[in-house]
Amino acid sequence: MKPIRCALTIAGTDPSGGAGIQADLKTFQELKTYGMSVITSVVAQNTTGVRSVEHMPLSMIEDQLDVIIEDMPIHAIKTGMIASKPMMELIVKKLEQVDAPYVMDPVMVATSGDSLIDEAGRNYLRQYLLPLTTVVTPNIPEAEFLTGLSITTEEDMKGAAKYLVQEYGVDAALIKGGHLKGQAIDFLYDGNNMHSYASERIDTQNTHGTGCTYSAAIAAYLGKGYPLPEAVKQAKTFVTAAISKSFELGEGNGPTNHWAIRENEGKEIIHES
Ligand SMILES: Nc1ncnc2c1ncn2[C@@H]1O[C@H](COP(=O)(O)OP(=O)(O)OP(=O)(O)O)[C@@H](O)[C@H]1O
Ligand SMILES: Cc1ncc(CO)c(N)n1
Repeated sequence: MKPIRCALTIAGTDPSGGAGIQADLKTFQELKTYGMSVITSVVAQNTTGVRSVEHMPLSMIEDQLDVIIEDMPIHAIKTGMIASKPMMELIVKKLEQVDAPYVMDPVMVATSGDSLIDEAGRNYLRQYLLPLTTVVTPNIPEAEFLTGLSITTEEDMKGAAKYLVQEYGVDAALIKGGHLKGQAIDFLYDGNNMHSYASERIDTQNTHGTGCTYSAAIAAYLGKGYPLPEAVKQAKTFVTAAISKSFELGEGNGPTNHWAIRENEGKEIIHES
């Protein structure tokens, strides 16, 4: 048997199961990675939106991180919703104790449009958390905030990916094109090469948690030792399959289907260049 690979998500929750910690753990499990989690905020949300949020006390977040760091191997980390600057300061301190690839999904708003992070947190994330990442995975509005650039075309997406690497010192930036029209294309810039990953746009409103699932899948593949461009390719295949077989559940944006990849085993469903 291959040695087990352990992935950690640090994020908020989604009781309806489509996004946040719940989506991350489902993704880790589906990709045969041992999943671990640290909860930053409990978010009462479903497919239609966010009702209320309760942030974990800093001491509780610290204890959750410490029990994992002291006792468990960590082969990859992803962060999702980190709601405030003090939480980020703590996480920066703890990340220094871990030697593992770090995928940052710079979560700012839910698919429903509800804000998940305060103003001071956004600024701190850009200045202090970004430079620690192996890869940051903004969607277009997040990339616009992080770079201050306007992004309306594929050329703009490539420019933003380069800007994040060159100006903020991230190892690599993956700009996701889910919010543009046309094919669903993402660009990865790793400091040397620009890679693109494209799939057909799937005609669905069921995209709740797509970003969480994607970044968790990238972390899982990095934890297994895949080089970054290959980890992104595999993760894009996973999230595309999950969107293509997404569930008509709830009144709003339904969740993706983490089992779907099993039906697509071995099929080429994305185009890479
Ligand atoms: N309708 C779609 N059809 C195919 N792929 C899509 C579609 N919508 C998004 N994607 C892909 O899903 C992945 C996640 O991108 P997206 O831009 O939706 O992330 P996000 O906005 O961070 O997600 P979230 O809704 O969780 O905040 C990307 O690879 C994107 O290209
Ligand atoms: C907790 C959480 N993280 C991220 C997202 C973005 O989809 C969400 N809706 N909820």
